[in-house]
Amino acid sequence: MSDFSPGQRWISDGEAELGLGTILNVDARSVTVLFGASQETRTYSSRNAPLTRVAFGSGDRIQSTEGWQMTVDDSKEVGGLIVYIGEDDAGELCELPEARLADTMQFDQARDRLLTGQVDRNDWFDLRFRTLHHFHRIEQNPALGLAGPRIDLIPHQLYIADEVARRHAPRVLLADEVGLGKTIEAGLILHRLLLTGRAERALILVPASLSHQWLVELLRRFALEVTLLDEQQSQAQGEANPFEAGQLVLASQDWLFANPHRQQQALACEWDLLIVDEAHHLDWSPEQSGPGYACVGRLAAQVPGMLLLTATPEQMGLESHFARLRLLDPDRYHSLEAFREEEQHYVEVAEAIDALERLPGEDTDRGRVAAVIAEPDSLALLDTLADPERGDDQHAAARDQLRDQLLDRHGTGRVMFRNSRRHVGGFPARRLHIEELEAPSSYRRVLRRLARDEDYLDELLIETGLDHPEVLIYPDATYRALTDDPLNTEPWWQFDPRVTWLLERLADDGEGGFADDKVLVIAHDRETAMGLAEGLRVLGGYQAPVFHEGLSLVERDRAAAAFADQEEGCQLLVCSEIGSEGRNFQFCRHLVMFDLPLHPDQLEQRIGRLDRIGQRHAIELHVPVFAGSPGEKLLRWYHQGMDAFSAPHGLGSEIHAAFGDTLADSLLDDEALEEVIAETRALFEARLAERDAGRNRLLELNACRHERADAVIAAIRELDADKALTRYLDQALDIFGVDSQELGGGIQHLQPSPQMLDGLPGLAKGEEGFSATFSRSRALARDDVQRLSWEHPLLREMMGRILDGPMGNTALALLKHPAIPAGRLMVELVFRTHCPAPKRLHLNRFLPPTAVRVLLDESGANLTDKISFTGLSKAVKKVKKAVARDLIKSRHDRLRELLDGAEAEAERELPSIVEAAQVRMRAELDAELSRLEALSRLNPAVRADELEALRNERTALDQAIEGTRLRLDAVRVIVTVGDETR
Ligand SMILES: Nc1ncnc2c1ncn2[C@@H]1O[C@H](COP(=O)(O)OP(=O)(O)OP(=O)(O)O)[C@@H](O)[C@H]1O
Repeated sequence: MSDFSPGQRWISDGEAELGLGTILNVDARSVTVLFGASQETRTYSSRNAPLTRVAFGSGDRIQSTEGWQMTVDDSKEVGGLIVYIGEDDAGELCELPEARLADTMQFDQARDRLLTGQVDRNDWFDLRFRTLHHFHRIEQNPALGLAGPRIDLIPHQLYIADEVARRHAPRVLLADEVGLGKTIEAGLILHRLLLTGRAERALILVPASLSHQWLVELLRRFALEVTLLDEQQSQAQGEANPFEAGQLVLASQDWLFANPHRQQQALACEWDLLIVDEAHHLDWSPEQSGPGYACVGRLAAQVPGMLLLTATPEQMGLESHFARLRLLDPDRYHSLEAFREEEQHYVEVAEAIDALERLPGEDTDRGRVAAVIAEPDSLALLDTLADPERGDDQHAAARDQLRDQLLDRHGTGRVMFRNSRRHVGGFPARRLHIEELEAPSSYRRVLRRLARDEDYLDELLIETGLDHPEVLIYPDATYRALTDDPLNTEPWWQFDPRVTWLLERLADDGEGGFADDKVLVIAHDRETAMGLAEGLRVLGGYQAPVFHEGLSLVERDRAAAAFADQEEGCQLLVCSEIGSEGRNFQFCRHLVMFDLPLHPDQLEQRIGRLDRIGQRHAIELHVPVFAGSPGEKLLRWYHQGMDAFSAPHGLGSEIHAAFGDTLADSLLDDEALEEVIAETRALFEARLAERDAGRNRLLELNACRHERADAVIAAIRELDADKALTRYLDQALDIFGVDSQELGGGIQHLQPSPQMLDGLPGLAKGEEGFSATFSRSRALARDDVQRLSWEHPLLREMMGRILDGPMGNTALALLKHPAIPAGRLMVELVFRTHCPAPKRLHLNRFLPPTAVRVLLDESGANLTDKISFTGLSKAVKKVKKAVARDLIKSRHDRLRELLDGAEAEAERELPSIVEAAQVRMRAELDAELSRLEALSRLNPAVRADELEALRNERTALDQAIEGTRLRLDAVRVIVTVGDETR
């Protein structure tokens, strides 16, 4: 097709940058071409015009002058002009005459670039092929999205992340006990969803006091950059919707819940995932729901994925807990009564699971299991397990499957994940130190009068404006509130023996003293915290930062950072109750509870600041109390009534609901107190036994399935140990122009060289770059060192740029080979599977871009199996660009024929690739689908839309894989030269 006709599209061999040209005029001697994009016209001799006809083939994407795009299927010729036939982006059949091709179309494709003489360096070509190879490997790895983050591999977290992130639009409650890593789990889920394309936009709502911590954790551990939004930032956006300012938006709940206009704006955006931390604050009751619940409720109705995080799901009562489950799945959780009723049966299920371990054995155990299963698949498994004739392997397999089925099909396991310390193990001991002090006269006066005069309590409540029983528990607050009392002129911290006691301990460098340690002090009230800090300063010269809800975020973060600093930081931090919620202070082992909170869950929240992953010492809990005071009675209730200081038990809400009021009424009455303690203890023990047998047991069994967790960890470790990553990174850094310098200890410093290709993450030109290591443990030990993995943004960016752009898709090299005469051609082509599908399908897990390499000699003979890519790569020599261009031009026609021939060779490989992908996809999705279908018959926790989505996903994947095509991704021309050594 070398005859020119007006309207045809050609490209200049020498000036490819002019873009797509259109033949304007042709006469016997010359041809005139208009290059519309660059507004240039050229006239060439028609006999040897340096022009190449542009002809697209099947699978190519082309663009019309009007801007719409299509994928070419076929073409026909009409009056010397090509008309392309194919599908537009809406899937409609369409035609596009070449005259209407956009002038601005880029020539990125290997064939066009090669034939127009645009050749890249050989090492680029090499890197491109290797990128494709590694990308193919990594995208299918079951640990994708979980291997990159800078975290310790903790089984329960990885199990949850793997289980949740594989679901369609996951909606779950992450309710691990305080400090077990819910933030990490949410981060892992988000990271995996982002990397697999299943989510692009997320809104993260956290208490204001935690926004900075979240920001830092997401960046430091997950390399995720989020936009922190507040009112000031929002106003800076002017008229624009501030929630559109980033893909990942972090906002404070306090701000959003109080601001209807901003809520409207948040609702006007499209989100894939909503994350709500400390979700126990979303309170609800049949009479009224709080503003937080209402706001999250509106978002929940609209955002497909949702993670609610709370360590104390029942803190606001069972009704509120149920209401939060309803936010996640309104169909499943429609009736509180039904929910309560269902819970009654969990004991039987948990007993059946325990019985599995004893089978084959007693008939009674078989009966226990049989009583809770009905499905034929489960019954068949039970037959196998109960049959003593079967081998151990068969028993083990049947036991595991039955256990999974029982866990899957009963309880809240699919919606709620709750790990406890007892199950996770490895946590330090907690030691309680009670310091009995004598109450000062100012406090005693009030107590004495209360004991004498029954009506005084009411008077006191009116006079102080405090609540009951706070007025009894917090004597310093009562003292401060009694401003009219002429005796109350001194600041309370001047005479409060708790202050003196604390000062003594701070100075004590003996055993049990705090002199060499950090100390966290928590007081219920903000005024108490502030007064205490003042007392410590005035009386002891201690500069203790105070951390309370009245401080700005920056002030709070500054206080937390000053405390965390090991070398120069301060020894103690004084916090108020809510100021400290969710914070990480596990570097500290002494907690002083200056007073006690009124709710057991708050007590657990306090201890949870220190008792977190990463705590290396036993935790010392110090409680100063006034002998015989209501505060001491409260302490006894916690300690003797429910072992509240020894370990979390998750029963706090229930106990508080049952006895909170009676306790409040017993704080001045020893006898009544003994009774409440005894009753509390009885309920505590009964509930513990009951719930350990029933719901808790099911939740625990479900919260981490160890085999799955082990498999995920094994896959991550394999990626961690991948030597190919080091080699690949070295090569890529070299090509992208990044200097790497060994700093010793497995750490390297990456720095942009003056030649760096622009804009790599963390490597802006002229800046100093960053230090990094491949080692997980080193990265965990050093905050200033990034962890390099296949998931690191730098790696992903470099790989993405190579795969999405033309870099290295053409090359020309020389080969000296004694057996091949000089001047012969070879072409090495890399085809890549092309399979357009929406990102959210994450098609890559079954069919990631797959390379098909074809090596042809000049005669068209296929040498692919005879000479490997690596073998050839090592043997070839580079050549100057101008020489390469001439060589290509001189062999144009043969090259075209070889390219066409290679395509036919590559096509032969396609059916087996497609079939293998289909088999993989069906095996996984059919198994998941039948599991979910069986599940949905028994466990309504499977949402109808989840099942429907999975069916649709399977159909869509099937169609997408079926439609896979091969496209030429890169081509290298190899020209043999004589062996000079002969
Ligand atoms: N896998 C891990 N690797 C390293 N550090 C971890 C890991 N998991 C948790 N941590 C650390 O342990 C602490 C507690 O984790 P996190 O904040 O996620 O717990 P949480 O369950 O959300 O706590 P809370 O109930 O107080 O909100 C944090 O400092 C976190 O960085």
